[in-house]
Amino acid sequence: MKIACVQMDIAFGEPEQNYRQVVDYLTEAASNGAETIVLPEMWNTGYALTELETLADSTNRTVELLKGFAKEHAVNIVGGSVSTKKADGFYNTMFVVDKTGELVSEYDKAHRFGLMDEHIHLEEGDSLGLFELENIAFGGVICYDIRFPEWIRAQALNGAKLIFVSAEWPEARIDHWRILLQARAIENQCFIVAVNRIGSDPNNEFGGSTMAIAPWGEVRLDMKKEEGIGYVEIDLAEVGEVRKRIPVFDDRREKLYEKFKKQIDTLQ
Ligand SMILES: O=C(O)CCC(=O)C(=O)O
Repeated sequence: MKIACVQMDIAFGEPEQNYRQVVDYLTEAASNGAETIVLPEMWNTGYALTELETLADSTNRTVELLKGFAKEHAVNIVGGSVSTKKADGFYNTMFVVDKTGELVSEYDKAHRFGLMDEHIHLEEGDSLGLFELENIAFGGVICYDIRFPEWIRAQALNGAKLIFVSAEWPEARIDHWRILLQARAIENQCFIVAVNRIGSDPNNEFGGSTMAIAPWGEVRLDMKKEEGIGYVEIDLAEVGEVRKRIPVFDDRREKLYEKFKKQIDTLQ
């Protein structure tokens, strides 16, 4: 699977400019033979959270764009995330479409990031973010979600062999980004393809470092601060090979973990 990672700058509070830019990137990636294209987090508005009433996608615009493009060019699109307005509030939503143009996942970011005021402006999602592309299970999470190993584990336990991450991760903690992603790949013995934005907004400078990490932990793509598209070829058979070499999933002791959890509860 040839994957294209779009490490772009995002114009703060300027959806029109961002939609144009995304179409240009999708076109470039598709013309370079990408089978799956991955976008960063909140690419329609950036973190203009106080302006979501007027700026968030309330019209299905993103889904229609991604579905139309995917079908025309026969590519899968992990649509990063966009700010959306739904019946009960605003969300940070990842849409995934397959190469036939079908919407296969709509995942609302599960863990809201307080340092960037998400808990004030956004609702939290409660679906797992699993989806299938050509009968293979994948996972998708958004930014802060990677700090919750149990959340990524839940996707891996449900069959995801590759987990996509879309982010607006600040430069100030980019060492956390790198280490957490590598740890999530090694502990779950799966691929992680993680796309972060570059550039800055009024509050943060963002760290890029879009990466693809193999199940043994090697970094196969590292875009550092480079703007544009990074490509990586992935063979999912590697997952099985690594899980055979060290059978972590067979060696898990679910019942023991449950018992230990209860002991902790008793102490509290
Ligand atoms: O966890 C972090 O340090 C960054 C998270 C973040 O920027 C986000 O979830 O938008």
